Amino acid sequence: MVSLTNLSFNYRKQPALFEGLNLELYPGNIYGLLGKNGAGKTTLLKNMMGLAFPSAGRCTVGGFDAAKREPAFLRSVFFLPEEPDIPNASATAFVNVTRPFYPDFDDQQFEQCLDAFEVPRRRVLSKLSLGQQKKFMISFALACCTPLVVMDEPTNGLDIPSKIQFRKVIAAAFDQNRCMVISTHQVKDLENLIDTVLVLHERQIALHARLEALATKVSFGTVSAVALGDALYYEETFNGIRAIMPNLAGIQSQPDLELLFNAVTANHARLADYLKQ
Ligand SMILES: Nc1ncnc2c1ncn2[C@@H]1O[C@H](COP(=O)(O)OP(=O)(O)OP(=O)(O)O)[C@@H](O)[C@H]1O
Repeated sequence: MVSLTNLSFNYRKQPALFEGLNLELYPGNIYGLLGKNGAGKTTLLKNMMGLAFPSAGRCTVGGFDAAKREPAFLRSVFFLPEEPDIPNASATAFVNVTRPFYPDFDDQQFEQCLDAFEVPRRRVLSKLSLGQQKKFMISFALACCTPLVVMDEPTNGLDIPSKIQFRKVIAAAFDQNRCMVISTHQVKDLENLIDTVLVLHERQIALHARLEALATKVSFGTVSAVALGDALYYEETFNGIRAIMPNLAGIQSQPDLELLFNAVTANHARLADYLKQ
């Protein structure tokens, strides 16, 4: 669905943010895009949306050249920026004006999502709290039922119960025809939600892994100091030593995204080499 071919990008008079990126994203997946502050996550999403233009290479979505922003492309994607523009209008007025752009808009899904998030219906959107505005826009984004949904830091500003609801509404709106890309540096928010992790680091996609496949290859857990010789990566924490180990027993463990992210961004060669095998 999303195809990046040799994509390079730099802002004017700035060094390259990405160089020669190649990436294919498919329907039926929820991708988590992780990266340190300033790694270029937002910029990469903007390239996918045709809001930033590659200095070399190409980005297509559903066969459309994103940079051309043709009407049929725009109908098939929804981009929720980190700080969406919130109009000084009622929810009803906003929906009435915007929904005609999205032919598959699903009223029932929209209502269910607003209910789940407990977003007030009758208030002017700009008068809602920041968290309520965000939840309104997440509900709208999902109800547009576009094949591609891209969300930049959607959980920023959400309280803890809303983060739990966020996972539920995404899971409810997801189907095999949709591709979702969620960018965040709040790694924990994506646990039990995404099926594929992408880590953008030092101008490259440093990791692109399905979590299920990853969990067959490596295990995540707390280990004793004795076992550290076999560890692919480890960190000492207050609760003991958390490690990524070769999964020799073939028992699947829940991937620890934070540990994985730290390992990848620390350029830990041992883990990278092991995953390449
Ligand atoms: N319009 C712009 N003009 C010039 N430089 C920019 C522009 N937008 C972003 N940058 C720079 O590009 C780099 C990547 O920014 P970007 O917002 O894509 O990173 P990010 O990974 O989303 O960061 P964060 O996690 O902090 O939101 C940063 O160094 C930023 O200062």
